[in-house]
Amino acid sequence: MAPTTQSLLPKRPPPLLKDELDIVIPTIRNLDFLEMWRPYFEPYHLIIIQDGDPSKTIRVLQGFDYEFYNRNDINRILGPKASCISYKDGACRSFGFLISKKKYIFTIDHDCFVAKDPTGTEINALEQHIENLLKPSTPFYFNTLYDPYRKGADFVRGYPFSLREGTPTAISHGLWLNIPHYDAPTQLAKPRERNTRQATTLYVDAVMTVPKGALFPMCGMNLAFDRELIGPAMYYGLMGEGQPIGRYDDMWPGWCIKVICDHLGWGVKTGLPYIWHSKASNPFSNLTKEYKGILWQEDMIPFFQSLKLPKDCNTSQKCYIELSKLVRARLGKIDPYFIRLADAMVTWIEAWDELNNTSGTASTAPAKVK
Ligand SMILES: O=c1ccn([C@@H]2O[C@H](COP(=O)(O)OP(=O)(O)O[C@H]3OC[C@H](O)[C@H](O)[C@H]3O)[C@@H](O)[C@H]2O)c(=O)[nH]1
Ligand SMILES: [Mn+2]
Repeated sequence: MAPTTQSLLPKRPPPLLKDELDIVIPTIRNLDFLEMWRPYFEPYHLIIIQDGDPSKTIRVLQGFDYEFYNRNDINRILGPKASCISYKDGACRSFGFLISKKKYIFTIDHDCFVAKDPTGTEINALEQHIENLLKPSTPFYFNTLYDPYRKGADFVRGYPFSLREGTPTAISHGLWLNIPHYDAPTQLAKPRERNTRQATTLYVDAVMTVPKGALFPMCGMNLAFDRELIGPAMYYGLMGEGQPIGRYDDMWPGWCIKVICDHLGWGVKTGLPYIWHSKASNPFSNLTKEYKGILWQEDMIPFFQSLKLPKDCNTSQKCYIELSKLVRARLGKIDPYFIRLADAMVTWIEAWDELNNTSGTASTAPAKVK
């Protein structure tokens, strides 16, 4: 039988990590935004976390393979441990990280769309995150040509060959066009500011490793990570209803994972890919949620900067439990909230180990912790 034209076409390679990556989406709205992502997300499995009133129906488009959880499901699955999963805050996405069985996670907000680069080409954010995660990081010595493993780049003169193998990448932190990830005071001061691709200075074509010893403000809306390495530390904390703080759901794990990655010798990358962040949330309601975070971060950040984890903490779980003790001892003085947060961190690890049949034995650090 004559070959059909279809069979003559070069076979498209299967999407990278198709069966090793879950896409976690927290939402209080219908997920129509998925239509724009269909070419990139359809081959992957989605984990959708409905926040807020579980009796409300959330529409998910046809053709996607997904599992769906609302608050009733979270309470049913976790029982009393559900107390560590936030309610009425994007932090509820932590449950998706917990319930997944895959090695990698990509998490995205419902108001993040496909962006275009300065040439007008659509950005496949998921593919770029996967590339970031599968290639090593360089936390111990800064490469001035940024990510040396990207096409068209390399290590510059003076970069020690003993470090050119790099280290495993735990986090890939993407950025945003249009609505930048500003706190409420900045949003109020610059209501019309947009990170526009026309001003190409704001589209920075770079991926870089956040150097060891440097903290960074991690944004949770366009983020991927190696769940086997750093999943136990990717807890978005106690936020939203019943809590004195909100919208620090990503800042908290950002600080926790960075001190743990530094300790265990893993890398955190930031930069490409960009997504198009379509909607600015209300700065006034944001201010009521995040003002304590703005105040407390002046103490939280020096706390994380001063941390030294014991050498025998050689897994993310062990580091995280040690961290919870330090949070209780040193941040508990600021506000009783941190005592509850320290308890919730322990509950989170208990839930993690229960649902993943681990007991702090997950991926250990490389032989020598630098
Ligand atoms: O009560 C809620 C509110 C929102 N969500 C879901 O979380 C995602 C983020 O919500 P939204 O886009 O409205 O807020 P942003 O201000 O843009 O959020 C970013 O900045 C604050 C936090 O750091 C947050 O993590 C960032 O994403 C979106 O998918 C909503 O559907 C929710 O689940 N519950
Ligand atoms: Mn948003």
